[in-house]
Amino acid sequence: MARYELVKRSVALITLTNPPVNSLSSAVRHGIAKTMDRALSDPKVTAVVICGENGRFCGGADIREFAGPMRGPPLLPLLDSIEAGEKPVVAAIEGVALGGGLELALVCHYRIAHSKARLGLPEVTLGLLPAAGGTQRLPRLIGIPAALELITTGRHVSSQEALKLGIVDQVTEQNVCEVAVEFALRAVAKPLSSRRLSALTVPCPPDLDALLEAVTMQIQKKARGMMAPLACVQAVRAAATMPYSQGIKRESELMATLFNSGQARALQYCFFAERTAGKWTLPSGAQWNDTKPREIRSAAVIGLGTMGRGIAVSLARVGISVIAVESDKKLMETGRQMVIGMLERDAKRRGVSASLNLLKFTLSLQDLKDVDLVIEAVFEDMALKKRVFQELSKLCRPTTLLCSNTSGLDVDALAGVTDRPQLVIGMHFFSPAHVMKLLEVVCGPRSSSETIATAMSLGKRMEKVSVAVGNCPGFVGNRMLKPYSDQATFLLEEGATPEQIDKVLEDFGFAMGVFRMSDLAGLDVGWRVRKESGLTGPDVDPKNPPRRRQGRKYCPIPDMVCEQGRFGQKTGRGWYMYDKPGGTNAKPDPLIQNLLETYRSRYGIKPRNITDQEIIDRCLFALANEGFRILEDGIAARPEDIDVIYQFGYGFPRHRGGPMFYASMVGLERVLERLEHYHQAHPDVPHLEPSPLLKKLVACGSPPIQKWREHIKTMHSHL
Ligand SMILES: CC/C=C/CC(=O)SCCNC(=O)CCNC(=O)[C@H](O)C(C)(C)COP(=O)(O)OP(=O)(O)OC[C@H]1O[C@@H](n2cnc3c(N)ncnc32)[C@H](O)[C@@H]1OP(=O)(O)O
Repeated sequence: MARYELVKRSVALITLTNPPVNSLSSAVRHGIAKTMDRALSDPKVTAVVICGENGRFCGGADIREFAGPMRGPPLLPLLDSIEAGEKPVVAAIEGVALGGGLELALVCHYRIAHSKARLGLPEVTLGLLPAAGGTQRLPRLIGIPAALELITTGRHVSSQEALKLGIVDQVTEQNVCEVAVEFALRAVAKPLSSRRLSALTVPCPPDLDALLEAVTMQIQKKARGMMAPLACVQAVRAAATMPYSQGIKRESELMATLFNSGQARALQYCFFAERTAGKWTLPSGAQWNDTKPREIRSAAVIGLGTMGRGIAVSLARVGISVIAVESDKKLMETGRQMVIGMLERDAKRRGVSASLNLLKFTLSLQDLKDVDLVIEAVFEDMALKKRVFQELSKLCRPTTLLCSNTSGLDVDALAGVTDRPQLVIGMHFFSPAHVMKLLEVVCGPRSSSETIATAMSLGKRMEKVSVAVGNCPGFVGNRMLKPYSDQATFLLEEGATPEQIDKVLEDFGFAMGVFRMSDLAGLDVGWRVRKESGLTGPDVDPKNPPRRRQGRKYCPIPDMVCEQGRFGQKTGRGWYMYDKPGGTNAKPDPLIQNLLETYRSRYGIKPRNITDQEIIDRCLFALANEGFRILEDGIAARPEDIDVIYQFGYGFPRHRGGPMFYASMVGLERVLERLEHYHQAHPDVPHLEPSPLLKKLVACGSPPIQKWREHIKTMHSHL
């Protein structure tokens, strides 16, 4: 796990060998301890270079080991002993030096980085802090403000920025090991005391308290209840105010609290869930690692509304040429200006030049004859989409992939009107598509494995987190949203207010409560869907809208809000009021309060006090319950996929893991008991009836989430 070689007759070259990222597993720590001892005790060796195999220095501690008991040599004393050694040690950083990997580099007396390397302390993103001396050494090296920023955000820096900050001593474009060996030879005669970071005093800003307070306030605003960033601030405060020996103790204490927290478990689960999500498998046996995607060089986007524009930008910025189609000249011109502006701003932010030459705008579908792939992003209307697909089928090369950005319509029905159903697939982007990371790849029953592989790989290239899901109304994300938002509106009937519910959900950690989110998305969208499905329409008595429809409980309040022309932010009024149409500053609206009171008295509902816990339980358990149904229906392959969709598409707090992980943390028995309780109270709400899979898992002793799949195996897969 650590290879030892003697090079240039006097330099010990220690190579970490734990693919793919040379993480510091117990075997690697053991290997480092052994090889360092050998180097320090061999009189022939005058200096040491540490590097990593396969172009990666070290990706940090082995995160998989966090779940089990600690084995092998602990990292902190091992690192302290490297720093204390009497022979110069040089870190040769290629690829990445992250977390424990950077902490290892910080105890080396010198650091040489390759120009393409990235460095950082991302522990905070795993619910932890850099507890192998990172919070104490980095401030001593680069000062409190810069260290605070890196440690509390977990941001990776380029080697050029690392050089500017003083984290590395040299950046090279050449073979970093060779450069480090030469460097080490030159360092042999030099004193090491000033190179031992733990012995340095921290350069302390005069306004330390004010700085720490400002950072704490900033974090409290942004972190939505995450503990780790605040613990990082405390650890850095210790570096600034205590000697190293005490600071390191404080670092360990803070780490101990974080390490055993549910938040750390959730964030580490998210790390692996995100990586697992791309690994799709079909019932046929085809899967992500044995199906070659097609290469996509050119694409078309049909429709230059909000979604189409974002998709065009996401394609062009990764080097794919895009033909954007609109049906009307004025709309096309507006779309063109918006797309160009977005692409220019995006390029400026990334420090690259905007790839405007890759864009073409047209009014004619005829121009799409030769593209590799088309993404349809027209209005959410099945008849219109079918017409577009029929036409594409006639016009495009027989090998062109036809994709729809529908947010919930039947992808197979679209495939059915084409001459190539195997090349039809859903690519459900989230708004704004050039910002949101999530892509649901909706596999129809006839989508070929090559088509799925191509859509997944295109998503990855577009820097999206892509999740393969099955085809059903609303797919995964929007299907689950219905029971969640239904509970919120039922709670309004019973006595809650939009602002109360939103506050509880936002305090839980959601980026936005359900009502603020609806205002942002536009209330008319759901209203149109309800009209199309016959739930509401001209036949409904506006004075006395029924509260039971299609055999189940129905809350007419959202329709009543829409009937007043309140469509959310875009109209300046929705569940909240805004300063102006398009405004974003939501304020409680007395008119909504009035509407709710009138409604309750009309139906003789006595409002009651609703606790925060009831809001959380009803909204989130209804959400997870639908997730269990999605798993048993085979629409999502794993609970991890659902959780990734909710984090990246719906603002579910990452430190809670996602709806399915949250359910597992609360305890499946409790989720089942609460759902049974609420279903008894509301027997006409089918979404509250516990799903068979939930019952089955509880009956099997509530296995950990990673084992749920074994209980779903026998059920039908739509993937
Ligand atoms: C007391 C000591 C405490 C120390 C604290 C720490 O060090 S915590 C760990 C800090 N390090 C990190 O957070 C880095 C995590 N890794 C990454 O950010 C990325 O993986 C990467 C290193 C930038 C590489 O990215 P890339 O896109 O090239 O690859 P993947 O992300 O797909 O990873 C490849 C596989 O490697 C697994 N993996 C990555 N890092 C770790 C790790 N630190 N421990 C364990 N496993 C790791 C990853 O899960 C992938 O596995 P697959 O099975 O192939 O999915």
